[in-house]
Amino acid sequence: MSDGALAQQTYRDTVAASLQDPAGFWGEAAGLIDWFTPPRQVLDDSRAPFYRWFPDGRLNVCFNALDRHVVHGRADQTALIYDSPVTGSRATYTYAQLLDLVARFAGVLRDLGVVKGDRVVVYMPMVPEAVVAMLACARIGAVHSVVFGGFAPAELAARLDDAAPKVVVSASCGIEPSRVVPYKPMLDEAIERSAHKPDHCVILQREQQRCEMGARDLDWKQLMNPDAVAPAECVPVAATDPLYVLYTSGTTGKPKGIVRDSGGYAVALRWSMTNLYGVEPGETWLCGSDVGWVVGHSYIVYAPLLTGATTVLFEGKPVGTPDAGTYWRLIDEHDVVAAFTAPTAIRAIKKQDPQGELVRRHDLSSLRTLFLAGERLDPDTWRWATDHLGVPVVDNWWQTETGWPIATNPVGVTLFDIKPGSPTLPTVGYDVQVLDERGAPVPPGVEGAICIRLPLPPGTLPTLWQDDDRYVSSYLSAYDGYYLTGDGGYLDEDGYLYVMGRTDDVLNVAGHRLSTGSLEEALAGHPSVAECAVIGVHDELKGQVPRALVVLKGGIDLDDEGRRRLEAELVRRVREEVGPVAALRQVDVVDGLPKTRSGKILRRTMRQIADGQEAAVPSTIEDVGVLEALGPVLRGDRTG
Ligand SMILES: CCC(=O)SCCNC(=O)CCNC(=O)[C@H](O)C(C)(C)COP(=O)(O)OP(=O)(O)OC[C@H]1O[C@@H](n2cnc3c(N)ncnc32)[C@H](O)[C@@H]1OP(=O)(O)O
Repeated sequence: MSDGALAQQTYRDTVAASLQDPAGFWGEAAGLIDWFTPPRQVLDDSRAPFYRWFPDGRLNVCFNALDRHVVHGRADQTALIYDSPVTGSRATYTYAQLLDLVARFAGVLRDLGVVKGDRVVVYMPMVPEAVVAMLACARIGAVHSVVFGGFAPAELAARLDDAAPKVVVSASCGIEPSRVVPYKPMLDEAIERSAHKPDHCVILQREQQRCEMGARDLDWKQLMNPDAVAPAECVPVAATDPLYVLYTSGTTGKPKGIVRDSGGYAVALRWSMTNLYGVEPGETWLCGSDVGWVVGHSYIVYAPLLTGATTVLFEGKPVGTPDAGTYWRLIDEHDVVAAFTAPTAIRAIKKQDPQGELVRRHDLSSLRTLFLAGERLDPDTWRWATDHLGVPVVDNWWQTETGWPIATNPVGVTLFDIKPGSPTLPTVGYDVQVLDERGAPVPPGVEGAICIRLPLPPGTLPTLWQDDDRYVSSYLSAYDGYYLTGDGGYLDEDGYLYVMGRTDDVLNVAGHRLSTGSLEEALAGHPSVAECAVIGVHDELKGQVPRALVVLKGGIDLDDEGRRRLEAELVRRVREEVGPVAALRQVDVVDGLPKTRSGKILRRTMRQIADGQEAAVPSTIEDVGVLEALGPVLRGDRTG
């Protein structure tokens, strides 16, 4: 057997062993983390399906991300590089400097009355202060909940009500390539709309646009004055205590608060950084996402810092800041060994630089691997990146719920043959099964529901924030003993996984997960709309974009001009209620929506027609004539 084949067999054996003896595998991996009280028990299954990892261990995640590196000789190593083409600024922070800032901001939070278990909402652009705020929460055992800046006040308000934070940390503005986005008025509006009111808002005043301060607002810079605040020490927490709550979209408008525990997450991320992403302490890593998404939590902030690596925090876009070569500049200038972004980013770059001329202007010799995740990696995008970068381009598949890859090519251990369209093999700890409607595993090559046999490995969600029932009904009730991913796909003869797309009504727009429910709620709130449906249709650049079909209330009869005006109004309404990331561009006023006899709207069937696929029309359809009448609108033969 060649060395490569041996390494591959060893990895497959390791995955099998991790499933047969999870406590053995993760008990050993726990040694990657410094504990105040090392765990004696690895897995508590006494309340299955609510599993708990390292139940009697005590640690502090911030200590593991910062203090221990300072203690062990990395004080002067760069921990974080802030590179912001949109403001024309750059800064570097050593581990000692980042620790100083985090300990001081932890002191600020403590002085504002935040104690272990309290929630702190972070609504910030891609600035170092966002990372400082997250780690400061971890330091004192507070639970952070970061809300992506591209969400509108109504979405932020829903999260404020659910998380009930004592403090909100925000900024005066964010900077998008074409405009300055005033965050503070959106925060004020969200607090106005929410039933829960935070005690304080800590605001980072940015020079690009300062904001008015209100009665509950405090200035970040004043609070951080070393004369005004004493640094806070790390508070030991139970491994099972929540580190953060991150909201994600389900099929309804109400977002789901994904809970992340402390110990399991720290162990899984530290393990993944070296074994799956191949990054060692001291190396530099770029993750081109946003701290508001799980990729940002796990692979901009926690995993690289837990590893003692250097992380690049990029405030810019893959194109337009200033051009489609910006990622290659980052890799070149900061000696990045591995980079991570979403396929949509590469599609945007490819569109502007099809021949890869900007790639060739940079020295990419430091780069070993490009990782892509967040949506399906189409083979054309994979091919372009592979051809132009000359390094392995690795698809990895995971979810907000899991926090780290369910399936990937484990380059830190060995590189398996890449099959375009597949994120390679299920990862250590994930017993991935493809099930048919009755819950039986299907043979290789046959599509079904992708499920994971319980228990899920450390680092994955133990439950939803204050909603065990919804955790069970959303994820565990479809198939007894399995977690339902919500994606469909298949395994091939070699065990490679192929993820074909959502089986529910969740949208994935440019790697942003959005709920049809929240868009529909925004549309339905318009006084002229009787009912509506949102479907996700294929888009060359964003992967998927939403399309809306609305039925007007009886008695409203609009001419062409009136319809166009209403459609534009509805587009604007979704932007204002959900946020610009929803990217709704097309609304069609139609006479009726196709439904089953029990009243379920046939979104999937409409999506298939809009995408030019063969449509599955259920036998339970109420009136097939409604669907036939919609055909030309969905196919684009006729709009409006
Ligand atoms: C593996 C587990 C996971 O799936 S975690 C999720 C992983 N997903 C990601 O990392 C997201 C990947 N996508 C991206 O980073 C962006 O879409 C990239 C590729 C950078 C393109 O960005 P952009 O050009 O802004 O397009 P977009 O579709 O994201 O944005 C649409 C409109 O929203 C706006 N927006 C975006 N971010 C913000 C923000 N932080 N604050 C305020 N506004 C924001 C954009 O400006 C854009 O607005 P407009 O419609 O052009 O006016």
